[in-house]
Amino acid sequence: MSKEMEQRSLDPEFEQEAVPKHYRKSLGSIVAVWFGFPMQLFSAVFGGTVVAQLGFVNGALSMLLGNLALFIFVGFLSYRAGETGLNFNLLAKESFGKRGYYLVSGLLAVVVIGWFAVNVGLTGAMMHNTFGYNEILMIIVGGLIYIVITFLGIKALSVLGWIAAPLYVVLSIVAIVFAVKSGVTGILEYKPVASSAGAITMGMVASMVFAGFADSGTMTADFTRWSKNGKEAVLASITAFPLGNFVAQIVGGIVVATGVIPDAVTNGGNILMVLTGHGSFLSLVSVLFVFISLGSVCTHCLYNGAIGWSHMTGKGMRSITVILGVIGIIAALSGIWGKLPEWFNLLGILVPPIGTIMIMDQIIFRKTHKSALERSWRPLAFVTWVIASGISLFINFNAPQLSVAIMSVVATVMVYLICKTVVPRNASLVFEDSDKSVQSGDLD
Ligand SMILES: O=c1cc[nH]c(=O)[nH]1
Repeated sequence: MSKEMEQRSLDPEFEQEAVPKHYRKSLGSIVAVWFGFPMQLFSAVFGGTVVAQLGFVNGALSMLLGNLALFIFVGFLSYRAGETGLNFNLLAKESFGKRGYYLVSGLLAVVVIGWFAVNVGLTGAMMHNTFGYNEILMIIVGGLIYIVITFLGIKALSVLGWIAAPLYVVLSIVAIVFAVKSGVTGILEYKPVASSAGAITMGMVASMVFAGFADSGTMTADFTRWSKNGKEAVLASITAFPLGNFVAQIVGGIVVATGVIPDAVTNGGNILMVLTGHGSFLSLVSVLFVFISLGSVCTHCLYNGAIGWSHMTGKGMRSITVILGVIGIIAALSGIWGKLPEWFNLLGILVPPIGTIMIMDQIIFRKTHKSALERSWRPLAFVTWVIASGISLFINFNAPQLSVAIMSVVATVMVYLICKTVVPRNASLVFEDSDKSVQSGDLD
């Protein structure tokens, strides 16, 4: 489908330019887009494994910490998007340069398709393990449904959010009621499973929470550029971090703390295990829940990826959606979702510096920041990214008990400040812009 045909038949998605003011959407629409995104089954599973390993209070506190860090990070980036109407790629150009941004956008646009594949795979696995359906068939059916929804654009993501988030809340309440009825009630006193003692720390959990959404969180502009202004963009992102993500995780934690989940360290807070076996109506709703909840994640990831690749290639977002969606389904069939822990590591190290550099440039040093739009690449951004990632890598291997992803943000801020203020502007550095628009030695 040509770009012109796409635009004639469906709403424009503004892959190459800012969303004009008269196309901006109500606060409610953008809340639905962000609130529903982290409310996914995997968040509950994750929350349950954390509580099983740290106990309820420590587990809840560490997840809250990670979500508060996400709130600050995503909040800043959302504000900028709501103010400008620019998508992630356009904002990345301002910090990384008109060629340099390819590296940043390319990396994130690949990782989000990884997330898409992971969650399509999870759809098949959950449908197979919980309800006995054919896993391969479920991956293909789920993947195709998610492609169709993403194809329809931001409006469809908003509608899906309005269904996904309330359904998650209602089913979570039902699951907690069932769990409390058949399990123990001393939830706050729940202690870690003995065999897992010392396996993870609170800092590691906060890092995993942050890293778990660092990718789409960095790309928040693709969603919040549709907000009417910066303030509404921030309000919409707050419904996801800390609210939606924490609620989704703690539900799994509560269910585990009632003691009803066998082998909680492995199964985590899989609320489907509690919801099944209570009649055919609830089973049917649970089947729909798998597709709606994981569909919400998948469509958001595919949307991020499609906007990114569309911007980079100049092709229409909808044709790219189909291509990336098919690639994602093939990756899901290959079993990629089993590689989830490796994803977390990579994301926690390489991704947080990207958004942090953009925040430093475009929010904190806004008055003195020279947009890199006219330049091929911007040395300050790349030098900061490389050094900060190196520091995070070092922490990851030598002090993993610390919160690697959050330390990565801290390292980025420090390296950025040193490069910007301490390195003399005329020092004979080798960082020379290929456009010659920047003098040799000018790092910024
Ligand atoms: O869990 C997820 C899913 C999509 N994108 C993320 O950054 N995290």
